[in-house]
Amino acid sequence: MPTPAPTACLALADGTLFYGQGFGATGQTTAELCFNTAMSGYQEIMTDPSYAGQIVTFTFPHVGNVGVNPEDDETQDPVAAGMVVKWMPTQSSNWRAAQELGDWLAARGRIAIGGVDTRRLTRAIRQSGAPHVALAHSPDGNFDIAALVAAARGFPGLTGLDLAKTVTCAQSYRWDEMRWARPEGHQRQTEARHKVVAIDYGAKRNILRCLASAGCEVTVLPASATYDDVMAHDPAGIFLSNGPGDPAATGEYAVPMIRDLLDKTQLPLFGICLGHQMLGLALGARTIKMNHGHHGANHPVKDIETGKVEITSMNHGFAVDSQSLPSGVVETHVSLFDGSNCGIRMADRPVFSVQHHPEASPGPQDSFYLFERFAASMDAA
Ligand SMILES: NC(=O)CC[C@H](N)C(=O)O
Repeated sequence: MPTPAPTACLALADGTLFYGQGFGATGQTTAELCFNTAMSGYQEIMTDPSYAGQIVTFTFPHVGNVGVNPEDDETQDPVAAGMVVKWMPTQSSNWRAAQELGDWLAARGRIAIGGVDTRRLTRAIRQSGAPHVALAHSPDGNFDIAALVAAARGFPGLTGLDLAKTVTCAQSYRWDEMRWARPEGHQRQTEARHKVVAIDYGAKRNILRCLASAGCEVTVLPASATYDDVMAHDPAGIFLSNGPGDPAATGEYAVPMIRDLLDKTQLPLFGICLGHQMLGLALGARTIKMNHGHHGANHPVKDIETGKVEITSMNHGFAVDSQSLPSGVVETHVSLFDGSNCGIRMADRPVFSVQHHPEASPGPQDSFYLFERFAASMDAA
């Protein structure tokens, strides 16, 4: 079969070009490029607010074949800037499918490219780090390559970027919905026992469902919430969400607020991903940009205190530097892929956080116990 003429082009800042077939929206976008190795969950991945400013290369070749549905969104709209896949999506075939992936992306202004050698691209990302790229979809096949490469070079990068303010909620709201499936061996709490304030730096819905399922009455506040805003809800515990961008940049306003919570209260506090990184900063640690980060659904993480290994979902490009942890802060979890930090806690208080995603969306449910640990710390307080 003759290869169809390219209608999309991905340009890396070093001038490398990948041609393919465009789907989704037409036009051009710039971003940092990462790869995700999950074999399922493309809709959850594309709608994870932590992917703002990034285009995702899927290493799993068949993407799109179960379509999209109204239930699997982690937030209102796709937040990842675009997607790169090996095979063009075929017509969807799944009882839950309400729309084709391409139509869904087009309606939401997101560009995708299929027919790319994603193995070659992934190797390039592993070798040289997450590149800055420009992605163009032009149905007539006309590309201004020099302008595309210049656009990729002009992308400022994620370091120093506060993207939480672009994806956080505009106003506070109550969250009551529980997760649909109960992880094996865990009790579903039918009663909300603890008032929890969740700060939304780009929160995934399944995290809020997991908090509710662990017995929390959840009030979500915008990223800009002050200490007084939080305390006005008389919380029994505080949750710091995941989110996009550089933790140090978001931390310019979030970290002083978290520090106030640590200094002025003894409340239990739990953080995930960006929330983990900013708790680390508030406790006096440093964060670093990783070469190509961790993005997948099968990452082994060791709980140092129990010796148990959890298989986890991951999505981060920054990490807490474990060398920088001050005394009184204990490293609790570590990645078995590269030894990077995956969890911390205060030695003498119920304040803890993890880098991976215990809400498992998409992915394994091994780490759900952390939500129960948070609820138990409020029971004990
Ligand atoms: N999923 C997240 O919360 C990501 C945190 C941060 N933006 C990072 O890339 O490391």
